[in-house]
Amino acid sequence: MIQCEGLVKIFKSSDVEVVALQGLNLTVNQGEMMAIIGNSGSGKSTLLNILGGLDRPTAGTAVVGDWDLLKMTDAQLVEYKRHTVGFIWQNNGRNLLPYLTALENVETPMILGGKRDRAYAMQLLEWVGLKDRMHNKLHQLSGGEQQRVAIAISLSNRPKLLLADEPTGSVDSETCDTIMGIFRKMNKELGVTIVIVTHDLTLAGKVDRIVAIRDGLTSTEFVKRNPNLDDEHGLSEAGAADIHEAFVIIDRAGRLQVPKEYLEALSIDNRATLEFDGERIVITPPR
Ligand SMILES: Nc1ncnc2c1ncn2[C@@H]1O[C@H](COP(=O)(O)OP(=O)(O)OP(=O)(O)O)[C@@H](O)[C@H]1O
Repeated sequence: MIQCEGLVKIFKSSDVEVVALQGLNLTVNQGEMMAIIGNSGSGKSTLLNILGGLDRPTAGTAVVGDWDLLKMTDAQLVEYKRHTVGFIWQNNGRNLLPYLTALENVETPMILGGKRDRAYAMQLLEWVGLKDRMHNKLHQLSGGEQQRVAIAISLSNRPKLLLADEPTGSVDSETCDTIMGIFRKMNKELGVTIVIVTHDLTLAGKVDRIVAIRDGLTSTEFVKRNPNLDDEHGLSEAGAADIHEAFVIIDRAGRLQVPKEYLEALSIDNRATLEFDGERIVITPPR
């Protein structure tokens, strides 16, 4: 579904250049529900905005389904945003029209896309647990309910890919569980591929795979040992190792990122020796 290779994004202003993505590789399979984690400034939102067609990459490869995000015209980008991808933000004000009802909000992107489907809009609102609230105006709904409307809106044009930037960032833990449950249901029933960007390590047990981004590059990947099991544990909790297996990511050229704390612990600066003992590759500081 998603194939990024050597993806680069440079933000330029008059006197500074920020390299937000520095050759990132990421593959996401059709039907996966996965999360991207990383510290503030690591490039998560930049990546999501590129995948959502909100921002253009500077270089590299970014392919989503049949679309090549580096080669698309502006008209194709509009088409892509309308029909292939759905987006959810932490601050759902960007998706919602306060003076319309929940149902009208879900129908609006359908109308813009050229086809209103009231039955499907109602079905989506039922799926997110708002069957009895669909005729309420947005300002009559709680923050958590509004976030659920935002999820229904993001799915209104039947996207193949759903991108969520900190979707549980401003809700309590119970609403967070509800939202993750809705994502899982949509993932299973509609087959929509879901990519969630989050700071929240406790979400980790609820997705199939987590990719960690560090300094604009993918660094480590955590894959669930039993993909059929949704678990309460996050990555930081005891027992997480039983749930996820951790892998370091190696790119096509054989490069990998060694965690800074390992390098510092061994006082490795800009060079090291590599030895292969037949089973393991060992990195040691130069003598
Ligand atoms: N429009 C922009 N102009 C200039 N620099 C930007 C722009 N957007 C992002 N950056 C810079 O790019 C880097 C990556 O930012 P990004 O927002 O992708 O990080 P993030 O991992 O999503 O962080 P957070 O978790 O805090 O949202 C940061 O150094 C940021 O300051």
